[in-house]
Amino acid sequence: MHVRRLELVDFRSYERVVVDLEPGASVLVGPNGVGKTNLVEALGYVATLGSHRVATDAPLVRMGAGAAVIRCEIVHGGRELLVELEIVPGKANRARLGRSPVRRSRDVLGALRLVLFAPEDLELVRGDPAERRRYLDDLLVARLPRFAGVRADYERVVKQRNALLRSAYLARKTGGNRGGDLSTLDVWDAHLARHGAELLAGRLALVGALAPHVTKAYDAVAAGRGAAGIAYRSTLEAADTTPDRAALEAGLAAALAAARQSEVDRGMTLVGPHRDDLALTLGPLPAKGYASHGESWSYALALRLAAYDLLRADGIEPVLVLDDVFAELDNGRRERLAELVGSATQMLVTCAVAEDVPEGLRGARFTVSEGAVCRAG
Ligand SMILES: Nc1ncnc2c1ncn2[C@@H]1O[C@H](COP(=O)(O)OP(=O)(O)OP(=O)(O)O)[C@@H](O)[C@H]1O
Repeated sequence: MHVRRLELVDFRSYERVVVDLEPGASVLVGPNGVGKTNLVEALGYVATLGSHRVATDAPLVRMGAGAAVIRCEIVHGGRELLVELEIVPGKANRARLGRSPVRRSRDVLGALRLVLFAPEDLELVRGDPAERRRYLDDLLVARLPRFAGVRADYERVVKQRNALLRSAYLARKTGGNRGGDLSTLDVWDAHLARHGAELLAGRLALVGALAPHVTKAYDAVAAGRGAAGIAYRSTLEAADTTPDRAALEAGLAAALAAARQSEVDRGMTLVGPHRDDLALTLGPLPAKGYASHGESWSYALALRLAAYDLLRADGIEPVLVLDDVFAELDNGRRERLAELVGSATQMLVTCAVAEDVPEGLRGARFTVSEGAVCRAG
């Protein structure tokens, strides 16, 4: 798979830009702040419908414009596919696939398989569980696009169930003994158990497949210094032992019943995959709170490389993006990374200083200056 053309209109700092790309390595070079990351962020958005830098869409639209458009031509298995996304902050995105509108923007997920590694990925190791859940879910959707619907259904149920618990909590707080209306909570419990079990089963199977790739990738990046291991940590005890969906659904239903009083007392949903985590260990220690800066970097990189390897092992060669990462790596790690990814079908590398990129990865070169991108060699 490779991206042949990326066109942006009113996206971030670009009024309009078109970049024609080829398979192999492309290096996007330019001074700080000219818009290199903005380009690859747009590709990441096509692949995940989210930004690796911001949680909301508003910053993605050029200041003063009402909407941003991303057009991306993808070549896969000899066939071309055009994905078009219109981002209007506060509203649902509009999407087209091969020039036809699609009902929901999430229908474009799976069209572009992309693995993006960026400085923000340090948060995968050091940040909150939400960062790691997003990593898992994005990878799950990249492998099996139907999980975009599973994730959206689950998130909707948690949101509505939380709203119900919250309004009952507030009613109780303001109205003395009146507890608010929780009569529909049983129905929401059943929805949460069903969608939650599906998401949980998907994540558990994913972590099982991913774990050996993470260990291998860390070993390669850190040149054998330390053994990395990942494990899924669920609020549901049964999830540690069984990835069976029916058993997980029954387990979630039972856990919700057991947690009912605490949930009512606190006004929020306390059980389910939205509270889970991916535990990262380095040798006998947790990576979070123990790993050094360099080790954390290597770990974050290993997580992305493992995702890349797993997608590749599935028979889908993803596009690889390395955003501003070489400046952070020492020479040994740079060279090892170059060796590991040198055979990628398509790789985009952004950097402020071209010399930071190992020679083996210096393919086509693009110069990025404010608002424009030029092929330089
Ligand atoms: N919504 C927006 N509207 C207008 N300009 C924006 C918007 N969002 C970001 N920018 C501008 O884009 C620039 C940042 O672009 P980007 O992050 O791609 O830089 P970069 O070339 O990757 O820099 P670095 O090398 O420092 O990482 C900033 O100057 C910022 O002001």
